[in-house]
Amino acid sequence: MSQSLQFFTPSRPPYLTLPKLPATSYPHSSVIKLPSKRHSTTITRLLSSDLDATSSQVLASGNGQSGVGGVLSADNVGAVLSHAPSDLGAVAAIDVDAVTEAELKENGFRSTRRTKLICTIGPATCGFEQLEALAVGGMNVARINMCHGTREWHQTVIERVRRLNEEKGFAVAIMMDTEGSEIHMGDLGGAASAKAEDGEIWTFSVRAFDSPRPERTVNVNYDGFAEDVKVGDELLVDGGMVRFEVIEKIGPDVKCRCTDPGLMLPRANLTFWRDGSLVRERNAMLPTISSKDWLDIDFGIAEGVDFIAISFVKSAEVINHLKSYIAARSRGSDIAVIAKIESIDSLKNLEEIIQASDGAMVARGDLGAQIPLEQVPSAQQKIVQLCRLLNKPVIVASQLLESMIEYPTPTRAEVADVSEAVRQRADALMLSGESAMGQYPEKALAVLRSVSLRIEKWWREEKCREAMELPDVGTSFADSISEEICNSAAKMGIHKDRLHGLPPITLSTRLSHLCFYNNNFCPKASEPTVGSDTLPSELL
Ligand SMILES: Nc1ncnc2c1ncn2[C@@H]1O[C@H](COP(=O)(O)OP(=O)(O)O)[C@@H](O)[C@H]1O
Ligand SMILES: C=C(OP(=O)(O)O)C(=O)O
Ligand SMILES: [K+]
Ligand SMILES: [Mg+2]
Repeated sequence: MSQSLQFFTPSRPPYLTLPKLPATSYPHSSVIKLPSKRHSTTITRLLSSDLDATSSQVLASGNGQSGVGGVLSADNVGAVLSHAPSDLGAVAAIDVDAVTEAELKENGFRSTRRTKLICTIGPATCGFEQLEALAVGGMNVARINMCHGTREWHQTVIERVRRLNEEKGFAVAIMMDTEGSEIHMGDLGGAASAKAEDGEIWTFSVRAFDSPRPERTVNVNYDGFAEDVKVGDELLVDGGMVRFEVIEKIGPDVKCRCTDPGLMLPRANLTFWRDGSLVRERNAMLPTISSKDWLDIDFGIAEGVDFIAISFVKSAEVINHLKSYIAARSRGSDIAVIAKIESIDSLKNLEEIIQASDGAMVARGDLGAQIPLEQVPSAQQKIVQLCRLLNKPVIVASQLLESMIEYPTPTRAEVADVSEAVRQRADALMLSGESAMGQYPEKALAVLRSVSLRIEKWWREEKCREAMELPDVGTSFADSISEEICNSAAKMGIHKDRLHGLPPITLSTRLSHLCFYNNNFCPKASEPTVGSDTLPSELL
């Protein structure tokens, strides 16, 4: 039921425990447990902040549509609170600090962030405490990139995230990103990077090397590499971060002269260009999902990841195939399939790919290596707009805060880039190297968070959504609306003893809204969970 997959708040059980948040933070989910400083009062929040009349319409994918269910505004929070039973009996009661309750009533949930934040997990962030710090900082989704690390390494990260959710009450989902069949360098024999200087001659070879790696030699993962390149071709590492010219071919080795010096990272992507055009004949023959990717997908299914992002999607066919595969392999599982838009072919077949997928990612890193850089912003705008129109969640990824890999503060241009993505109504923003191997992962996340909040506030204040054309939920989700309402009714039935004291009509509309918007980025955890994406209103 892809329509219900939105990049909003992770779905979570109706009763939640809020861990370790500062008393000024506004809780995010249905039932909240705040550290009680003074004597505490019990309240029930039956509604997620996502139901706030204004905030649910800000950046709604689906964001921005209020066609389903009722909404809760800051003004009627009090009314709902007043319905709350004073004794929740078997249900986990919520102790809310009196001051916080007053703040809640006053401010409602206007301070709740809508834009979801994804962090790629790597050596800089794979420890339990580091993951916890990211969760506290607002990470909604932990992304593991199967291009790097071993399955065991990724499994450890998944376990830690699950443990974080279970023990600390977070709701961090897991996204597994496939390696894909594109050409990339080897792992540099364990080195963190390799510096190529202007004019140096480097060997790119399909041979495997024993450790240590011979000097100025790089292994290439694609057997046809030496066959395909021609003397005079331009070889781009990581979309042009480093450039070489092919000067000689000797069997499996390709000798290249560095023309644009720079730092090469392990497993960096390689593209080659001839007469100003990307050479992609052979790439087009490679399967989107390689045999290694299928093994990784089996691993992801077994681990119960929430999202599988497919690299270098070329057509809707592969998405449909994968979705059938997942359905056959994991009965009842709702792993969402995200199409990464990062190649010329994916742009050509954009609409059918997005229609077939549960969401899309504007993977600007590789996209910028396949189309001229100056075309990336318009491609991003087009993809985000199309996703809005088709009601599919969309992630904007790569180099959002690239300078923060090394520096504790972003450039103004980076802040503008993040703002623009939020303004375009991307559902989610993704950190790559900034969180995987950078020096300031938490600071980078904080920047994404504060910039998102600022732009969302601007949307609300300017009421910009009115100017934005969004499809009518009633038409685009004609079937799923009734389905969601039925689901909600069923949930109401299940929880009716917990929800006593509230007018059913209010509940049904709110719960349907909750289902509609909140099913995404959710861990499978059955434990109470909570997002940490709230900030005191004075920071907004
Ligand atoms: N699991 C991992 N193990 C080691 N390094 C990683 C891992 N994940 C990411 N990285 C590092 O972070 C960088 C940025 O991550 P990402 O953007 O996901 O990969 P890539 O640059 O290959 O597209 C990678 O180039 C790599 O150096
Ligand atoms: C997100 C991307 O994919 P990856 O990091 O897997 O290359 C990208 O290319 O922008
Ligand atoms: K990848
Ligand atoms: Mg990519």
